[in-house]
Amino acid sequence: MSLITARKLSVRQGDKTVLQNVDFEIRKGEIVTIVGPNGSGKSTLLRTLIGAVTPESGELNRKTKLRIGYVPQKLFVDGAMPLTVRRFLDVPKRVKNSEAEAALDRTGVAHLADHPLNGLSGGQFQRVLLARAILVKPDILMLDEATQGLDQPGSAAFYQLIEELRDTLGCAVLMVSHELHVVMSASDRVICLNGHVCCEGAPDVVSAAPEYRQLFGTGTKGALALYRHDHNHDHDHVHEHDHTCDHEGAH
Ligand SMILES: Nc1ncnc2c1ncn2[C@@H]1O[C@H](COP(=O)(O)OP(=O)(O)OP(=O)(O)O)[C@@H](O)[C@H]1O
Repeated sequence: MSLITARKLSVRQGDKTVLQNVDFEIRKGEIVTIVGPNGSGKSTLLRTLIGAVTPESGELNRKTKLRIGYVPQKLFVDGAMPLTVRRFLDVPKRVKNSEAEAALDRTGVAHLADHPLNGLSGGQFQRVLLARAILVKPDILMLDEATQGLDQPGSAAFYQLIEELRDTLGCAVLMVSHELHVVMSASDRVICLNGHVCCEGAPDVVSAAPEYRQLFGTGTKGALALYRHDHNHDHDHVHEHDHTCDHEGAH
């Protein structure tokens, strides 16, 4: 079952076309990761799919009463406010103790319920944000660079948790990430975005991919990723060969 479908989505931010002719679909239980360079429109796509940004053109359909659990990239917490983890889960809506405990337990931070929010490590805080996101019993979890600032083992553990949550809750997961080398194994499908969809498909982990390096740089120190193209859908441009990312910009 399709949860969100977008066809030929174009989105402007200010006087710039940020997304052009983007086709997107996510189905029940799928883990989809969006990757792309800085400024390629990943957050804008997420915000458009949620409904926070109105597309300039194209079609966007969300399943009726779609419940979205959103884990933001960053969340500013006022250090002067002595908020415990448990109380934080009551914002913006009060939740039952049993539900709060279950959510914290699922994300592995039940022992932190009475701790002040501003004393948590980055990894602990992300798990608390995740607990808050699953409280809404989401059909889809959306995570925007949720592991930024975590070390590699911390990120890997976080993605493993995401996979477990998908399996136990049956929700779909849509992630934005730079960390291909750790995120890939958890993804059913990867969408490579650069203003438009460059390529998309099941992830194939490969030791070296020059096309990827050209698009993203060499920051992953050889732990590169290659994507298999999905030839079942139409692109607005022609690919000359399989198994590569197209690294031309959309604009
Ligand atoms: N509200 C806005 N007003 C004007 N321009 C915007 C706005 N939001 C985003 N942009 C521009 O749109 C482009 C895409 O931004 P977006 O945040 O979607 O990219 P991104 O791929 O998520 O980037 P990053 O990896 O750096 O987070 C950027 O050039 C950005 O400056």
